[in-house]
Amino acid sequence: MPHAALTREAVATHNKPDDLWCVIDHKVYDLSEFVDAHPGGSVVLEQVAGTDATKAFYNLHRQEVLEKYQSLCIGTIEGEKPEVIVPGIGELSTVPYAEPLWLRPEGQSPYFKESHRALQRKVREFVDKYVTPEAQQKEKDGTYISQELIDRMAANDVLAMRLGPGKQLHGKNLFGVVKGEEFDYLHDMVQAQEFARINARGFSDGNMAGMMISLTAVIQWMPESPRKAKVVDEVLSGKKKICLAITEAFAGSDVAGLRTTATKSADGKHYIIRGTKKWITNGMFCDYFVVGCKTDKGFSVVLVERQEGVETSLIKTSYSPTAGTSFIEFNDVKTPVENLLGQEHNGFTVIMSNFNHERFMMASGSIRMSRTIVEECLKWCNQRIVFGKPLINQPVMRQKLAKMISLVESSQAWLESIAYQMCHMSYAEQSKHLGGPIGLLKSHATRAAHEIADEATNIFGGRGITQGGMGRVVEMFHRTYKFDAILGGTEEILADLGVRQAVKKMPKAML
Ligand code: HEM
Repeated sequence: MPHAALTREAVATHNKPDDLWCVIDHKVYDLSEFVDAHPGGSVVLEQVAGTDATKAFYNLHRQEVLEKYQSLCIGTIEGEKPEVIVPGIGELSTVPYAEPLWLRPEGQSPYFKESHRALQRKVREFVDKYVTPEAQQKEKDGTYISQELIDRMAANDVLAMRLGPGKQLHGKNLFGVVKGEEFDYLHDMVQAQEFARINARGFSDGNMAGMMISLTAVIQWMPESPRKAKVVDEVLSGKKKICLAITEAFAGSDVAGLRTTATKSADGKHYIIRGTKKWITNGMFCDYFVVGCKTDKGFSVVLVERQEGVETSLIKTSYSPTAGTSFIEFNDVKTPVENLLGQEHNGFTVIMSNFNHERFMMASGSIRMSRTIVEECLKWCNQRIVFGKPLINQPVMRQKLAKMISLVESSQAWLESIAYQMCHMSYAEQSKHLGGPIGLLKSHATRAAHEIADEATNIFGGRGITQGGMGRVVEMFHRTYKFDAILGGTEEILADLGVRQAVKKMPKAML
């Protein structure tokens, strides 16, 4: 049927079960064929046949339902225009607090230059176009990231960019808007926050989180050699995948308690790796593993290639299997001694060196996801009608929103300030001065996420605990925000680190 300008009177005549039209946001939908397939049943549709069902629709469905079923739309009411605003690919949301202050049209910031803004626009477009659709699909079916998306990210230098500022970016022109040499921690924060907008926490980790925390160790700690160049090139070009294998069933944050061993072979040419690893993100589909091992005089980190004797099995966690979280057994697996990262027995330095960036990335993502939850709640409170009026008319809802907004805005402000400090410190200075503050920031961000998830779930009620439908983003967040509270150092360990580092620097100051 051609798209027509229709009158409300004409719509009113199509009011029977087998001839059923209704109006939603000034558009006319012919539901005659759809009525029996409607997941909410036929009765409810018959009740609104021939009428304007806008309020009823938005009380029960997300806007995306209309986009999915566009083919049911047969026209628009004459002289009227749709009112609901749907941001297009790459566009900013106009919902208050849905974007950080610096991104709002009226927003100013001393931190962000035009290159940060340009990168934000490019990454948002990329994520909206290519990452979110796949993320949503994979989150549902639990399969791993596609090679097509990995290739696309590699071709746009996204894989190299996600490691943070560094030599791997030199000579590149990221998305045609930032020179690799100029990519700083504010750019880094921008890309991390844009990638968190996919609303699929399992896929966020499935999308090369293992690489982000392990290839950095290879780049920083493996002596320059053709072997190193080959590994770095294979991973950054998306041909091979790599992950970090430190934690074990025996020990998480307590590295001294690890039991996997690396023993030198009799000819001194290899390490023989024996032991198990647990909760290894991406382990299921990785070709290389950066493994923390006990050596005779301490703890060492070695690069191990997948081979016979490496067994990976899936661990079911609260987020989707698309993250490839694994239990790994290394059964007398050989790796050349040249694959040692850093100094033998001094592996602690190797794994500690990456923690600041990992935690900074996690805080960036967690704060961005918390913001999305604020947006979801603001929309829901405005469209949901209860006791005859929108939910937002209830003071208790406004109190909850006030708390959530304040938590997100304060966390974001702290994050931007830390990113700025990182931009102006050398790597060594960052390690010296920012380890504690970054630990406290991540700990604060995930405590805030805890509060936000809790309030949001109560606001959404039954829908906040239902996968799919109106509350699907809130349900996902409530089920998965703990990953950021535990991975990369638990809230308590990091809070403690922050205070211990401060105490170390305490002058002899007295009250
Ligand atoms: C273009 C018109 C419509 C389409 C394409 C549509 C589609 C859907 C879909 C896909 C669902 C599954 C849940 C979800 O994904 O959100 C659903 C659920 C539902 N729909 Fe519709 N619907 C339409 C109009 C309506 C109208 C006008 C009403 C009410 C008067 C209605 C009442 C319901 C109810 C009660 C549910 C179950 C909601 C729940 O479980 O929370 N639908 N609809």
